[in-house]
Amino acid sequence: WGRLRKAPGPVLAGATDLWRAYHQYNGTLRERLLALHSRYGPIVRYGVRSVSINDPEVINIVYGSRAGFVTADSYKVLVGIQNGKEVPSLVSTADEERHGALRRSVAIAFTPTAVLDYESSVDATIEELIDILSKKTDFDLSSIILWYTIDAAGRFSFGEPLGCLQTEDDVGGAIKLIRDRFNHWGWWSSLPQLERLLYRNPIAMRQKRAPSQMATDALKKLRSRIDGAGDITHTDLLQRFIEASKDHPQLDTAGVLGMMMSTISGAGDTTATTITAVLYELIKNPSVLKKLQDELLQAELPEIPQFSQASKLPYLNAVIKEGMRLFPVSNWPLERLVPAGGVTIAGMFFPEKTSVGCLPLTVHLNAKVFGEDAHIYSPERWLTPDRERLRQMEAAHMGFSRGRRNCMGANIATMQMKKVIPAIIMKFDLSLVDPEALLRADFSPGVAYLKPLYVRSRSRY
Ligand code: HEM
Repeated sequence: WGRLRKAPGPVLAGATDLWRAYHQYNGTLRERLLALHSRYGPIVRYGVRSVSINDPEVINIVYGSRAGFVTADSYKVLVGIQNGKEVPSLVSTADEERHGALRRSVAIAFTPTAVLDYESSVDATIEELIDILSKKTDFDLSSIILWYTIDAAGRFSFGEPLGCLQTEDDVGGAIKLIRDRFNHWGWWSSLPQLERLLYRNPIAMRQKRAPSQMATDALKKLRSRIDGAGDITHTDLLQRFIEASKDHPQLDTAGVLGMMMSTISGAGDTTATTITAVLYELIKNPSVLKKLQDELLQAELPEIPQFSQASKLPYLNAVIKEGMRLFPVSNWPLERLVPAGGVTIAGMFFPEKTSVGCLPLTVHLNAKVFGEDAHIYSPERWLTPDRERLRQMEAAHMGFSRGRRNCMGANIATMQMKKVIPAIIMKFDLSLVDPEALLRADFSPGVAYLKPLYVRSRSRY
């Protein structure tokens, strides 16, 4: 990998992956890459064969639909182990053909039309959330929103909340289980060979026999639906997956179960972090909040807005998009391997099997695309009449990733955010208990987990 010498970056990072391992473990890679890009420009080498690129050109080349770039080895440490065997999920499978077939088989469950079927599940969870918030004055917003997103995910995935909101706790340890996996991904993704040696040797594999409690519960629900023991009028993801499995043999019981686990894991912290980040920005920017409240008032929305109403509100859309721009959930570049023949990106040639990718935050702060005020929260930028500028900003937004492996749940997440954020700010005035409090997070796992954010709430009516 001496061939990557031309790519600037810390000397140690080019010599050993322990440099990136250290920063990933400590959750500082995100910050370090930001600093390194402002020092070295669009290309930064942060591992022996890993390069971060913040030129928007990288998006089309690397993540474009027909790109031929496959996920890097860092995804391998996310492959689950069940009954002594490795069971790759949608996210962790390196087999592009299997990935494409699996995605196509369940795509029908994630279309903008299908999403409307899950709206009542989201409504029921927002109702519970509003009820609980009405009884509180000072509380940790990060935890409550996470319990809300996990319960909402339970409802739209298999028709039942996990009960986190009601108990204000991690019922059955589901959140811990999901977080353990994302932590493992973060801690080991820079050293996949060592991870294999430690966790996937024959002895370790034999010990990992039992499926997790969450997988066992999901399997029970799946069996009861297939046996017809459960009510068959469900409008949730599980029902959609079961229907899809009739036409797609590869979506067998294990496939449906894997998709259930992927969606619940993918829906919790991601959505919670984004919602809380947007609410934080609204608290910190009273003029933005006022403008949004005016828009909501004018739209004469009910207490829980219908998605069909909320999706027509341009300022709400801009508020969320801008929140995702400044606080994307990914903590390290979305790594892909360069295919045979190599590739030239941002003026530099990268040989086959170089791991290239972009850390969404470094692209989102690119001043050439988002302007000199790129570090400032300003939803107005998305309302520019300059169509070309808007097109460039849209094309550089990586909040849901891009291309063949972009977020499958983006439509569900968007529907949810466009309902719950207005519902909260129409009903409550929120302020920070400590006016100087920053939005802090653990950036070491696969998804940024927010640390407690204490807010004070007062009912508006
Ligand atoms: C605001 C909320 C969300 C954000 C910011 C988000 C972000 C992302 C990102 C960045 C990825 C790519 C990860 C990678 O390649 O390393 C991803 C993948 C994925 N997301 Fe989301 N996500 C959100 C909500 C959801 C929800 C609600 C669901 C399910 C209902 C979901 C399901 C998935 C799945 C299944 C994948 C894997 C897709 C694949 O590999 O083909 N996400 N998400």
